[in-house]
Amino acid sequence: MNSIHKQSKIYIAGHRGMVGSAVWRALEADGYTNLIGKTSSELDLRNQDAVSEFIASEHPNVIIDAAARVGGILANSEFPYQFLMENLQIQNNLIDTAHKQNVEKFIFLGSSCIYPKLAPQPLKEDCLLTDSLEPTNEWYAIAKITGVKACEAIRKQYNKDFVSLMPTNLYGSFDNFDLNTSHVLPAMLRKFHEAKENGNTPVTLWGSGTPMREFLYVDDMAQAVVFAVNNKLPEHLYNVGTGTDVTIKELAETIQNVIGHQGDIIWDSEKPDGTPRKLMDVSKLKGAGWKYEIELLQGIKKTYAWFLEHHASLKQVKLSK
Ligand SMILES: NC(=O)C1=CN([C@@H]2O[C@H](COP(=O)(O)OP(=O)(O)OC[C@H]3O[C@@H](n4cnc5c(N)ncnc54)[C@H](OP(=O)(O)O)[C@@H]3O)[C@@H](O)[C@H]2O)C=CC1
Ligand SMILES: C[C@H]1O[C@H](OP(=O)(O)OP(=O)(O)OC[C@H]2O[C@@H](n3cnc4c(=O)[nH]c(N)nc43)[C@H](O)[C@@H]2O)[C@@H](O)[C@@H](O)C1=O
Repeated sequence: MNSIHKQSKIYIAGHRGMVGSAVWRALEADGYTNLIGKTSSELDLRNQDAVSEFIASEHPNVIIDAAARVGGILANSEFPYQFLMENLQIQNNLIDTAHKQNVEKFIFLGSSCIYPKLAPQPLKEDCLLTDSLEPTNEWYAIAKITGVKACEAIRKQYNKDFVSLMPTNLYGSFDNFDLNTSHVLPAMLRKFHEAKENGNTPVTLWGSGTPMREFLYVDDMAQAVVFAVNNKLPEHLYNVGTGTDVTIKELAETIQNVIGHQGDIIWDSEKPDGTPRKLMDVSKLKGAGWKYEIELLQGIKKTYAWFLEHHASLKQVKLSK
């Protein structure tokens, strides 16, 4: 039985990020009254002692791990060590502390890139570790696989409610719009917007445009987390996505239309394509009772509206070696 109730104390690690902030809003809207969070400057989750002290002083009933070193294809390939090591440090500290201090529920967020590059589509949870990973993000993927396995091991050995959710590519309010480190969707919104403002100049996009990606609006992802808080899920690993995908070229044309840009699109073949396709099989979480609501076009319009309101003060994610 699920031991969590509306007054349970819930610590959202990464509560200022795109996903963490959406989870905070969704839990509040669902009636949860005792949410806590710390910024990375208040609590560096790479520091094991600091994490242990914080959890000992707060005694949360639930930890949601939405803190990570996150970035798009270029950031992942240029900073392999940070994507591997920082993510291992953050998640190991949170998972091990949660286990040792008897936190009742732990929700780990991974990513669809944990699955093999050429796994059969749509990707089922049980194709994990059946083949090689996509090279542009294998470092990040290895960290995330380790997190999934750590939660699975704790669940198996100690029968605890530690569960992993694997989101597909996410987008929405509070996304990262920095053109070097962002994912494709926010990058396209910014590029087409700025090109339109500059008199419909050409927009340069990366790769060939042929890879396929699935996109989930962040508020739908947050509802999946609320679902995992509200229910004791019977298995350790669940994919979270829409179950449909588009080519990067189709995404570009949709965003170009939403923004009303009328210039050319140039494809920069020097930039990587990444994995050809990573469509999620989401039947397990759907079967348990969760489903997405926001279609891609609607989500793009919402995100563009958010961008227009906030782009003067957007966060700039800088990575240093
Ligand atoms: N964005 C996407 O497309 C996808 C994301 N995910 C997963 O979802 C989760 C959230 O991602 P998203 O919201 O997009 O990422 P963001 O970059 O928006 O947020 C990440 C958060 O992690 C926190 N953080 C990073 N390093 C540290 C640290 N050393 N100590 C404390 N906090 C730290 C940051 O805190 P602060 O702001 O205080 O610095 C930030 O709030 C991640 O696990 C990611 O892997 C999975 C699939 C796709
Ligand atoms: C969520 C997921 O995100 C990452 O994987 P990815 O899906 O390959 O990342 P992406 O969103 O950055 O790119 C998707 C596609 O889009 C193309 N593309 C075109 N033009 C731009 C462009 O302007 N910017 C970016 N970033 N990509 C572009 C790009 O070449 C690629 O073909 C993982 O590293 C990993 O972190 C992970 O789990």
